[in-house]
Amino acid sequence: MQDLPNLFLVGPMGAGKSTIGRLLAAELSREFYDSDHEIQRRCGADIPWIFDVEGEAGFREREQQMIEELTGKEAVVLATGGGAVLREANRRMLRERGTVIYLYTTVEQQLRRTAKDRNRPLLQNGNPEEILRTMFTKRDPLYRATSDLVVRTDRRGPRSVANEIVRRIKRLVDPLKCNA
Ligand SMILES: Nc1ncnc2c1ncn2[C@@H]1O[C@H](COP(=O)(O)OP(=O)(O)OP(=O)(O)O)[C@@H](O)[C@H]1O
Ligand SMILES: O=C(O)C1=C[C@@H](O)[C@@H](O)[C@H](O)C1
Ligand SMILES: [Mg+2]
Repeated sequence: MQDLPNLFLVGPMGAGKSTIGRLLAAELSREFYDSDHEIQRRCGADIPWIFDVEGEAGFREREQQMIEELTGKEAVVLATGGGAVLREANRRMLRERGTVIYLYTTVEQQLRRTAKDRNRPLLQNGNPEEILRTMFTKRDPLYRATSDLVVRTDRRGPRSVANEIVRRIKRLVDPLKCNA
């Protein structure tokens, strides 16, 4: 799989982008990046702090700069933040610079997977279920419009999902090689 393109993971909070992305990169011997982690590392501050001090707008600026930098790399697996697809510029960079995989999950699973984690500021004010349902309505069409593949993560564990992605990516890449 030397000719494997960049793989970019999009999807909502708790879909498993960070967890599955790391496994996928290890499986394919690729470098792994996580835009949320990279933003936090560079700022020396966590996401709730950035939202408190700079607001969501400040975070989105940092996120766009990070997507620009990380999608410019080659042969990487990148886990994006759940809201990365909100900006047209991000959607364009993701689509143009790699193969985009939408990790789909249900709101019920998102609630279970994010319940104990305080690191997601957008879920801290209000009813998390309502917030996630509103986000789903707005963002699901954006994830779909940006992606080449949709993979469900609600019914199987991270390792099984990573294996499915490898199988499906090979199928996506091999026909191109046959036509070359
Ligand atoms: N397929 C899965 N099956 C069961 N648990 C999972 C699965 N994928 C992820 N999880 C668990 O759900 C939690 C959230 O996963 P993760 O942080 O990878 O989501 P994310 O998509 O990166 O979210 P965010 O957009 O907030 O960064 C973690 O505790 C992880 O272990
Ligand atoms: O869905 C979102 O808008 C977010 C998801 C996380 O990955 C972080 O990028 C941040 O908490 C915002
Ligand atoms: Mg993540």
